[in-house]
Amino acid sequence: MNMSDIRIAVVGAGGRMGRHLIQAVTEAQGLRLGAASERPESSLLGTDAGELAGVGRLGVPLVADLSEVTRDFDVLIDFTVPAATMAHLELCRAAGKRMVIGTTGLDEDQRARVSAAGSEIGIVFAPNMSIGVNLCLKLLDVAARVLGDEVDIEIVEAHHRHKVDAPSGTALRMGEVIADALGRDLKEVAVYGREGHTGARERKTIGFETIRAGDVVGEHSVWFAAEGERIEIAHKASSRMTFARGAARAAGWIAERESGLFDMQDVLGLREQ
Ligand SMILES: NC(=O)C1=CN([C@@H]2O[C@H](COP(=O)(O)OP(=O)(O)OC[C@H]3O[C@@H](n4cnc5c(N)ncnc54)[C@H](OP(=O)(O)O)[C@@H]3O)[C@@H](O)[C@H]2O)C=CC1
Ligand SMILES: O=C(O)C1=N[C@H](C(=O)O)C[C@H](O)C1
Repeated sequence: MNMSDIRIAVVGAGGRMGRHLIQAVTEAQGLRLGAASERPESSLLGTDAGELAGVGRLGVPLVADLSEVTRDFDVLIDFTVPAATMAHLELCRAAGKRMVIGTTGLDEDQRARVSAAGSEIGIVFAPNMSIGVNLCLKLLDVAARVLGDEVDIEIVEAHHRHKVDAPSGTALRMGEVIADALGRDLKEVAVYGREGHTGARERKTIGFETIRAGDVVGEHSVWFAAEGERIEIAHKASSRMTFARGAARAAGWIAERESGLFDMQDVLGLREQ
């Protein structure tokens, strides 16, 4: 272990992403796990985070109260639930710690609070930390600008049966990118899961379809459909390590910035490409 490594706290350490994040932090050069937390009611409190994640003992036990271990980390990685993310945001603001937030399903007010906190601390906030999905966001921007109003646009996403928010944060971000490229307001043009006598499709709408089934890690497909041809831009994640490695990269990146709100386009240098 190198004592100059950036120290990371993983919250929701016992969750599907939490365990992968511990592994990714342990494998990343220049990072080490400094703290890990779970809910106060969790049966995992006191368990060694490394043993929980299957990477061997790290000497970092899961705690319920993160405020007791703020001296042990520089950057906090949060893939939990919106209410917990808001509590962690307040803690990081008060303690001057940077954050990487992957939690999805935040409402407008919660997103505004994350934005505001960016004036005080460095935050990377992105609904999907995979390189592939972030490349897809660039491709979607290009496709929307080229195909414009000549196509029908539909976003189809599939996730595991345990996912609690819909559409996925990634699908919504894809919709925002496309709407921005076409000068549309997503709030006005989004159509979520059709049913009944819907009438014919209106060209400028952007449709969202959600599948929840089995153990699907995360799949997104965007259709640009015209008369006679259809373009699909699709991404399929087959391992949560793709998100976890992206989050570890974001943690190393944000550690070098005092404040500001960023996303994975910034981390990957895709913003101006
Ligand atoms: N940005 C990205 O790249 C990705 C984002 N996500 C998002 O990450 C989030 C988590 O997903 P996933 O790991 O599958 O979900 P899980 O339910 O498996 O994990 C969430 C974890 O957070 C814990 N938790 C809840 N409240 C608190 C709290 N107050 N303090 C500490 N821990 C808490 C839960 O504990 P308990 O189980 O006891 O309730 C659980 O261990 C979702 O919003 C998902 O959409 C997921 C993958 C990629
Ligand atoms: O809950 C998940 O699992 C995932 N959530 C993210 C989202 O809502 O977009 C990202 C990924 O697809 C997995």
